[in-house]
Amino acid sequence: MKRIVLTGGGTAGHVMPNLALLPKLRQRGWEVLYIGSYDGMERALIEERQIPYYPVATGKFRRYLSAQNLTDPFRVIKGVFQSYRLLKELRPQVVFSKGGFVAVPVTIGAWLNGIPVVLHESDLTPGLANRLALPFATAVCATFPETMKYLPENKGVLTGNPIRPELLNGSKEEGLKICGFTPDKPVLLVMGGSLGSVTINKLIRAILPDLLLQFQVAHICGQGNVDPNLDRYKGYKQFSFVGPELPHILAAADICVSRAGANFLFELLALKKPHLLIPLPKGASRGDQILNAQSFKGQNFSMVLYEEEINETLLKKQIALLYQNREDYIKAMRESNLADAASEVIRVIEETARARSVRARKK
Ligand SMILES: CC(=O)N[C@H]1[C@@H](OP(=O)(O)OP(=O)(O)OC[C@H]2O[C@@H](n3ccc(=O)[nH]c3=O)[C@H](O)[C@@H]2O)O[C@H](CO)[C@@H](O)[C@@H]1O
Repeated sequence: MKRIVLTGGGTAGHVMPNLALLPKLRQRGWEVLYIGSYDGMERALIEERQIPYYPVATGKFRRYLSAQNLTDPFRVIKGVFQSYRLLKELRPQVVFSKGGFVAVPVTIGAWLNGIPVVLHESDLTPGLANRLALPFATAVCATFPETMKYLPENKGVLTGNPIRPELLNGSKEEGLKICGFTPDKPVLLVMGGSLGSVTINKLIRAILPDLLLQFQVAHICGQGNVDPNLDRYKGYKQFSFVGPELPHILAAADICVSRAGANFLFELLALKKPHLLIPLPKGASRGDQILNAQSFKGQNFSMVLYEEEINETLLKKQIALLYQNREDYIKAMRESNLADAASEVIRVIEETARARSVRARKK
């Protein structure tokens, strides 16, 4: 049996592409195991799919001062030992890492065992975890063509971003039913990333009565951010995180307002959903979402508003404009040629595993 260990976590953005690979990996005879953190979002997402899950310690690489910055390096070292021991026992032919903090100890643990690692970078510029893991990896799959210049020549492969196939099979009718909406008014979906965005939540809620004159609003606001006081608004439906209903809610959406996390961006593109992006600003991040958004805007797929320029009036205007010009955006997105990224990534994984077994036979 061919065996692969997947890793990646922290936020859903570092897990979803792994889930997108699952059906094809299984079809091709791979046994799939997962190493993640003890308490990251990946644990529930993987365990609810009955995939064997092995937790290890990891640390967060923060951009701000925190007492944990002193203890986290020790957690990463502990995670390296745990991963080393686990992978020695599990003996996969290859490890695939979607990035995020937990991917660092797992990648190093694999390297110490001589197991090849394939990394995947969703964003336009490589994240810190992937940059730390890069020397220990055999290949790095990139989503944006612009990313290739940040990767070593002998390791970078342009594959695109794998998308969960079920997202393409949503039912609009089912989505309207889940939200309690009617078919006679357009639906605006607001998505602040897998953790939600307090800034976007505040802005949308400030203009909610106006928005509801023209739209029904489905709002994914993040764990702990649902405000029950707002349930009184007819045509406004809040979610903290959406699981299996997401394909239907996306099918019901006419337009979206969203952060510019790479996975959701490529999902919007695959579904041809006109969207207005409000990227996470620099300071709160390394600015990767700004670059993701600029790349999409440059291809006429997206409208973009930056947090520094945003105010309620401008947001209202831009949403109305997006709806008005929606057909132009749909047309531009239809003309994009999206690769079958899952097949491309699996090709890289299998080539990497094969090269290793040839090397092992020669020894
Ligand atoms: C705060 C932070 O660190 N954000 C990063 C994180 O974003 P984040 O984790 O928000 O990632 P993305 O927006 O890229 O992807 C979110 C994923 O979660 C799914 N989803 C979301 C909400 C929901 O209710 N249900 C659901 O299934 C989406 O369909 C998508 O597949 O990873 C991205 C990809 O590396 C980066 O671009 C972001 O900068």
